[in-house]
Amino acid sequence: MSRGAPLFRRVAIIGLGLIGGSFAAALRERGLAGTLVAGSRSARTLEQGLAMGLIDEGSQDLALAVRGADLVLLSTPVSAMERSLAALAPGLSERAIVTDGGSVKGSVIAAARRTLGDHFPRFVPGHPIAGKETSGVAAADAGLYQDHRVILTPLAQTDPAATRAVRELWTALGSEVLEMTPEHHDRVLAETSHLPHLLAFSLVDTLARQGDSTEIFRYAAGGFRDFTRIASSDPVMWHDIFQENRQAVLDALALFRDGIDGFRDAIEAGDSDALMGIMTRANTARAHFLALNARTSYTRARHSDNESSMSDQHDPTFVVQPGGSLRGRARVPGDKSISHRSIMLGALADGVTEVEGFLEGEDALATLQAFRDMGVVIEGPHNGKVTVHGVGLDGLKEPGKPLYMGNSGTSMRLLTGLLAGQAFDVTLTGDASLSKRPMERVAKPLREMGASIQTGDGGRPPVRIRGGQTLKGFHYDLPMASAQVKSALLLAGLYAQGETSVTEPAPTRDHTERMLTGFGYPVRSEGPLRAVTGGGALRACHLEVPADISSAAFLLVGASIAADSDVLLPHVGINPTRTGVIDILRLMGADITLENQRDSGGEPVADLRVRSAPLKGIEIPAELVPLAIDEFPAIFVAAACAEGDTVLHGAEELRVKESDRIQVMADGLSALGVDLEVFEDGIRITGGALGGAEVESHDDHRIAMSFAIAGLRATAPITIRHCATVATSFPGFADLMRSLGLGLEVR
Ligand SMILES: O=C(O)C1=C[C@@H](OP(=O)(O)O)[C@@H](O)[C@H](O)C1
Ligand SMILES: C=C(OP(=O)(O)O)C(=O)O
Repeated sequence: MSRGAPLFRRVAIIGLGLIGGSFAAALRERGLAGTLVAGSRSARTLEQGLAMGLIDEGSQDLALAVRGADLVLLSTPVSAMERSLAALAPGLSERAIVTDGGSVKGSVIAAARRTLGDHFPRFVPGHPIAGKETSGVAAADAGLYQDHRVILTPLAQTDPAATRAVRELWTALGSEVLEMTPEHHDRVLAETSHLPHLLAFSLVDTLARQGDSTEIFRYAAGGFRDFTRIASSDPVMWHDIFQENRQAVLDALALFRDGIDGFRDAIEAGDSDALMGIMTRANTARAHFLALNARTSYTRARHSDNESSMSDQHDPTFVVQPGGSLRGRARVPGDKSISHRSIMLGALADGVTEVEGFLEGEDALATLQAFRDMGVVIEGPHNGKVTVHGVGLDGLKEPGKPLYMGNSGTSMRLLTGLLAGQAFDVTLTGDASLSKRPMERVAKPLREMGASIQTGDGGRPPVRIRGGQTLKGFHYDLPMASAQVKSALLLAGLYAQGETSVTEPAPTRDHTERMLTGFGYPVRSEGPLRAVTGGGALRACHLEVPADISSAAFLLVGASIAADSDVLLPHVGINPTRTGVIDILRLMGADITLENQRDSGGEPVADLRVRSAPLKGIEIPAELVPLAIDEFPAIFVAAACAEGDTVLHGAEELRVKESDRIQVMADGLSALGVDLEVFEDGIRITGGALGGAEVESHDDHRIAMSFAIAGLRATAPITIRHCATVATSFPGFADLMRSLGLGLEVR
């Protein structure tokens, strides 16, 4: 453990139990305090602290204990805090900062206000969320705060310098420090900590009071042990918490009662849909929660919305060793565009839709979760299999909260259309990257249909949709080639009076049209026009999602540029509105063959075989741009490895993807030493040697993966920062690439 310079000369700890004792142990271990003093009513505790070497001095007189201290931590049970504060206040020196470790903030702040007088602004309320079921100074643990969160709840009158100093100290102890209001803290903790403890205590007590409790406990299985572990916690401490946070605990309990009543009713009525609904929602909610703790991209981004200090220490960095080749067979994950639509149309259909090959990536999961939040029962995904219990076109329910779309533009834009004609209000939010993307492109034409939609600053998320509007079919000439805008309008058209039609300036992916047809909903096609008439119905069906050509693109480019490569990619979707990448790479000289072409549930698929080939620069034909729109970051890497110039125009849409893909790729490629020129609507890239460098993904999955494959032709390692978002479209990317031969390390 590194020892720093002491942050405080003299630290007084009032109450030397698990929290105070561990604080002393951690300060000691890291050399963060000059002298450590404890104040406690118990002489025995002080002796123990001295014997364990946790403290240098101890006093039963709290005013004496804090004398000369520049930091005081109050870590008694919350009910004793007012008494302790009153006793220590006379001993405080003017500059002393006082903080606490209480699990309830409202009542502790009130006590501090009553007892500290003029010193109150130097009180920084805090709560290290690091308790465990053991207690007392004997349980002191120097590592207790490492990688745990500490919540500070400073008030308007709290001295910002004091808050900063306390924050700095907890950070030095290895904690992640968050700030929120005391009210917010008390409500959140009532729901996430106080309620579960209450339930654990109550369950054990209820069963223990039954006739022959030894019988029950003898047969109690792991579930009982897991659920009730926290009933071993200190009753005195929890007694205090339930009393001090009375109202918030009662509110949380009322919420829980509603939930458990619903569960009970479902069992009583034999309502299997309702039962599956509760449990599948809980399953995913827990998966999200675990991801949150592991800080995957979903949560990293989620946090960037509402917490100022989210650390990114868990957002992986890719380090790619230069050179190598790719060889073998690899099934890439399911198509993202089709996966989104399988949930949307499955939910709106009558009957049960089975989906196979579903992409278990965060973008598609965000769509799935949104429909669960709107009352749709969805089982899975288990190994790519999802079962959607359709509720019919008018069966969605108002979600109790904003729908969170994560990093996914497709989810937000298509849902804006789909939800414009519902009876209820709904708000759509997204992560930091999605929150920068334009939403007026769907909101504006939907308003022309009669929808009431509000976007945030600059036409960006959040998107607020007012329900209960009557939509009227209309015709719209799309100003840009966008499958998302087209799809949003067609989905709104399902709810509109009469016909809704769109024409596109160039063909874009047609999965919505194909899948509507597969669900038995007629789509009229005439040249570039696509139209639906409202008031029909969708019939559930069986869907098989092919492997995503946009993910396969990284392997098509990787195996083309790396010497001695030969890769087979089975069952890849080759819908002609998606194969621009194959056409472009072939024009550049790539050796890609389509084997075993067949139809899979309305979508053409093939096994793609790609072998290394010398590439040459080309002018990318304009009509291929919308057909390869997501593959350009990878294509730019191919261009950087080709002989001569590759020139792209007409691709301004790249600037409004998860990042500005023209600029971000240009920055990264320049860092690798590539000669290029950026245009407003494209780029010129001159092929040549690639060096090594550290590049930034800008939370864009396709940027991260593109620079990973660039490593195959680099002369030195490439380090790519912020790669967690790779999981949005290509979970398992690193393992799969390694299995084929890429020297990719995830740090
Ligand atoms: O409809 C879809 O599934 C998509 C359409 C495209 O977006 P635009 O419509 O914005 O071009 C594409 O970039 C995105 O990854 C998926
Ligand atoms: C642009 C993309 O997705 P979306 O718009 O759904 O975020 C993409 O996957 O490259």
